[in-house]
Amino acid sequence: MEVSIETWVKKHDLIYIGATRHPFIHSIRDGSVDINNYKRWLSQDYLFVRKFVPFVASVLVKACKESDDENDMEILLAGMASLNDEIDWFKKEAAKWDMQLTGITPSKTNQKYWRFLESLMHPDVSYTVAMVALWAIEAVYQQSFAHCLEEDAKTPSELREACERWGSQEFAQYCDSLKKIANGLLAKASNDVRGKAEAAFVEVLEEEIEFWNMSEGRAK
Ligand SMILES: Cc1ncc(CNC=O)c(N)n1
Repeated sequence: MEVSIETWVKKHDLIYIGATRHPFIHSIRDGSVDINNYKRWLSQDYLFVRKFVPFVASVLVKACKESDDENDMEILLAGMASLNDEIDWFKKEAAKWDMQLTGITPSKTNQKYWRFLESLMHPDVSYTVAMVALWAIEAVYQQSFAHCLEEDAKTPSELREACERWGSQEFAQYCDSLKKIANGLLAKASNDVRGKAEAAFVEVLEEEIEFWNMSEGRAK
């Protein structure tokens, strides 16, 4: 059987749904969200993104060394550019809510996620494994926030901008480009690399669920 990301999404559907349809996302979508949870998510996610940038840079470095498709660099570079805008957006959004982004203490959950990102940045981790992880990290946000923008969603207007960052068509296309690259790499990968990529995919989903739990105040 041909291995692809789609087969893993089906195989691990419960955990995939756990990450992309989390109660925190439901609470945004139905308008019942506790704004303190949103603020906790915002400040912790700002810290996360500051660690995510070097991870994406490491995937770009792997692409330069291991990719035989020139286009990969452009896609990853565009991803980096949008992270530049994203960091600005976090600062603007924090100001809107009268929040300080300096001196925030990273949660235990965040620190655990960072350690996982750091492990993926190691030069011994293959481009395939890193690309699958990158796709999964982005896809969880895309699927989650797009859900909050559906026609019947009651997302509070002051949270729509956040949802549009990751729920937009443009971001969906970026995720799709990452998925195509990942599937192409998996098609050529050894069984060993495929196994590692699947494990990384599952670990991303677990880390994302914990991140939502932490945002809801259900984890440290
Ligand atoms: C915890 C987490 N996962 C994925 C994303 C989306 N990627 C970049 O913004 C994010 N911001 N935070």
